[in-house]
Amino acid sequence: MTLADAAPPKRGWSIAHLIASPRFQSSVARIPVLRRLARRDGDALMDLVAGFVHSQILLAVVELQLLHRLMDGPADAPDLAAGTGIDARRIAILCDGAVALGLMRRARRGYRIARRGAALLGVPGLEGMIRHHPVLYRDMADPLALLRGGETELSRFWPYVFGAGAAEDPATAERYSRLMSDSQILVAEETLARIDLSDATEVLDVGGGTGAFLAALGQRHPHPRLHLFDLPAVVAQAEARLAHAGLAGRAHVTAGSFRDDPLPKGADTITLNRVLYDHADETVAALLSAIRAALPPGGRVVVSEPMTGGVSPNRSGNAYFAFYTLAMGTGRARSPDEIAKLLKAAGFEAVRDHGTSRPFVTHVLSARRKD
Ligand SMILES: CC(C)=CCC/C(C)=C/CC/C(C)=C/C=C/C(C)=C/C=C/C=C(C)/C=C/C=C(C)/C=C/C=C(C)/C=C/CC(C)(C)O
Ligand SMILES: C[S@@+](CC[C@H](N)C(=O)[O-])C[C@H]1O[C@@H](n2cnc3c(N)ncnc32)[C@H](O)[C@@H]1O
Repeated sequence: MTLADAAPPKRGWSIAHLIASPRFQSSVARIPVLRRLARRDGDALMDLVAGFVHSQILLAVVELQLLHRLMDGPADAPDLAAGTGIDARRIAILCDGAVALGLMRRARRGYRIARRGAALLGVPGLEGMIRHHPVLYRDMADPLALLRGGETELSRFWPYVFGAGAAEDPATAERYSRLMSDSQILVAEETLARIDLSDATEVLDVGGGTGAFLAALGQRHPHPRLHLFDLPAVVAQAEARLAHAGLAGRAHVTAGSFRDDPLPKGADTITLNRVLYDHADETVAALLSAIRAALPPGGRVVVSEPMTGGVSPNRSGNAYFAFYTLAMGTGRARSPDEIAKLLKAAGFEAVRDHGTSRPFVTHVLSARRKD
């Protein structure tokens, strides 16, 4: 017996019961205004039902680099099929799917790039993110097992979150650093648009990865000294990146683990870009206390990462990052209120929500160290 067999819908009357009735749904189809509303709900439900297929069409388009090929001009299915090992008629099925999803358009001769397809190519790191999604989707293929807390593949993909030792393998470090640093460009842009760090004397970026955030900060604001702290296997590329950005004279890199080593002192602003959601509450509490200890009184901490919507759940935070971090098995996506509580418990005050204009990229909070 399945769960559905065991729990038939309750009888009774409510708007929800009415809408859930097949008879009501058939009668609505005959009333113009209600028909439009029902059609909208039907389309939205169909998008939910088909979402996985849409993502897989996107993955195939990205893997075959079809959008890159269309950037050179329109092409027909046999052109696009060349070198793929896929029959032109099947490439046409894929391209028509991509047209339906707004990535391509039909052209007189085959297909051409659509605005959304071109935009995708311009988002730093997005193709890489799409290409690593099969790992997440294998975990999501059995969502009940995921929710029950079984072993996940994604937890093996990002081993660095389990501690410094796990990230000692340079090949692993290189794999995730590339994904992180490409996408960090967008996060840095969004963060620096939400909060003005021009008056900082020294900014310490904890978990700063390969330095994309500090490079963007240094290029935007001429004064703050820049200091990056991350695991030894990760910082290898940071010095080179900061030097390449012409910031060697202002920048300093320290290798270490915030789990085992004290944080360097000297900064009046400490940033955490996409760090907290990788970790459990106890690790976050310990990290925020260490940040408090490293800051002078009145010093500022900045938290920037995608957040959930709290009592108003949102798509990127609650229907993507919450499940992503569940599959990682170590951290969790949090709401601004939850992060504010953790900040206050660690000895911070004047928590400010700087908001977000692209919640799927990041959301920014700041707070000041209490005296
Ligand atoms: C010129 C003419 C004629 C008209 C112009 C019309 C016009 C104004 C067009 C606009 C076109 C345009 C410029 C569009 C731009 C669109 C952009 C910038 C879209 C950006 C999209 C970004 C997305 C979808 C980002 C997604 C990010 C994801 C999925 C990130 C995932 C991150 C993960 C999984 C991180 C994991 C880290 C860990 C492991 C948890 O620590
Ligand atoms: C999701 S990445 C974010 C990187 C970068 N801030 C960004 O937004 O692209 C999390 C970063 O935290 C670092 N990290 C994880 N555990 C750490 C630890 N114990 N000590 C120092 N850094 C750590 C990782 O190496 C990684 O660079």
